[in-house]
Amino acid sequence: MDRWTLREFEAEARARLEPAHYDYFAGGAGDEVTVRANETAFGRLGLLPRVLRGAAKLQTDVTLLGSRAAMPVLVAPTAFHRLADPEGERATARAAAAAETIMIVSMAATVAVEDVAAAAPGAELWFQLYVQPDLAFTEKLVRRAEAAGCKALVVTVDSPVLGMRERDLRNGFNDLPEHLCCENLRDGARGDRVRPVVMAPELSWEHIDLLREMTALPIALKGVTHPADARLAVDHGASAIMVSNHGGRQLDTVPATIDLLPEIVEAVGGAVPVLLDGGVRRGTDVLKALALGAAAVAVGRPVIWGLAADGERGVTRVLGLLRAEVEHALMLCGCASIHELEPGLVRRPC
Ligand SMILES: Cc1cc2nc3c(=O)[nH]c(=O)nc-3n(C[C@H](O)[C@H](O)[C@H](O)COP(=O)(O)O)c2cc1C
Ligand SMILES: CC(C)CC(=O)C(=O)O
Repeated sequence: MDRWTLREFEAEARARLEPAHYDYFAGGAGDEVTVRANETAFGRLGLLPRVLRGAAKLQTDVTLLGSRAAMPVLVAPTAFHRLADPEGERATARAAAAAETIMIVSMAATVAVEDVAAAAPGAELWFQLYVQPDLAFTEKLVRRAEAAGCKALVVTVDSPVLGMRERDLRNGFNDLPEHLCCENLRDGARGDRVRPVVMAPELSWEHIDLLREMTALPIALKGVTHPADARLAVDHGASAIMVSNHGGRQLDTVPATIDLLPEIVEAVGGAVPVLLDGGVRRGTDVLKALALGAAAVAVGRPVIWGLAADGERGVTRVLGLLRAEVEHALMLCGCASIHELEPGLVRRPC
């Protein structure tokens, strides 16, 4: 059975997943105001196409932090892929490689980053990091990511504590099943101990400075929503900024990322690329984000829905649908290249 929209994948994933696992993937913090806002804010923006511009041949590829992607849609870091499919992050990485896009591997992956890299030769991988209070262990993680061939570090800065996810509390979902663990957190002489993911309330700009000295990899800061922080990120040597409210899973009532984007882009003033995630479900959403100044976007839940519905094939289809929609919308906007997208194409309200 072919699926024609990302929404169909969610319905199928929901039918297949354990209800508590579906809730973990789908849910957010508090009243889930931000979860809903991310998607609906895109719908409120209109696209105002240009005509008669002869855009027969399209250019959709981007180079970000030295990695090339054939389309401006990346795979956002999401945890626990083996809850959705036995192959887990291996399947996701193969699909990302087939789509020629970048996968940001979560520190909380259920397949070790080395095994993700081995499963998908040629994949462009970046590694997402939650700075662990044990800085020596954090450094070990960075070294593993480097050795596995990851081309950038994506440091998540919106989680000094975990968001209050009421679905998970109600479902009693607070750990992985026995047969799964966060494989990147294996430690000890024989890798027989698995550390828990620790959120670090003490996380500060000093940690970013430390990381900057620890590695030559470019560092993207994920979870920046305030323009003042965007400026600080540049001052502290960030190579990219990801405007993200963690898909509405951390602080509820943070505005939709697409509404925050213009101010951040202005604050950064072109110093580094600005990426965005949260609520991207259509090619037109991608175009709106790029028109408002994002260099690329990333998708979180849609990838999980593809994986739960049909494993690697499902993720391939999700990424393929997005690519086709981006190309189609680009053509209808009269743009031959994603670099022609500019704020004048976006009107609010729709
Ligand atoms: C199930 C799930 C797990 C996630 N795990 C992580 C993670 O391990 N690290 C991280 O930085 N962000 C994580 N995120 C946030 C995503 O990277 C991303 O910001 C968010 O999913 C984007 O919104 P979208 O799902 O609407 O596309 C997770 C999101 C979801 C839905
Ligand atoms: C293991 C979790 C901390 C992963 C995460 O960031 C999330 O569930 O949003």
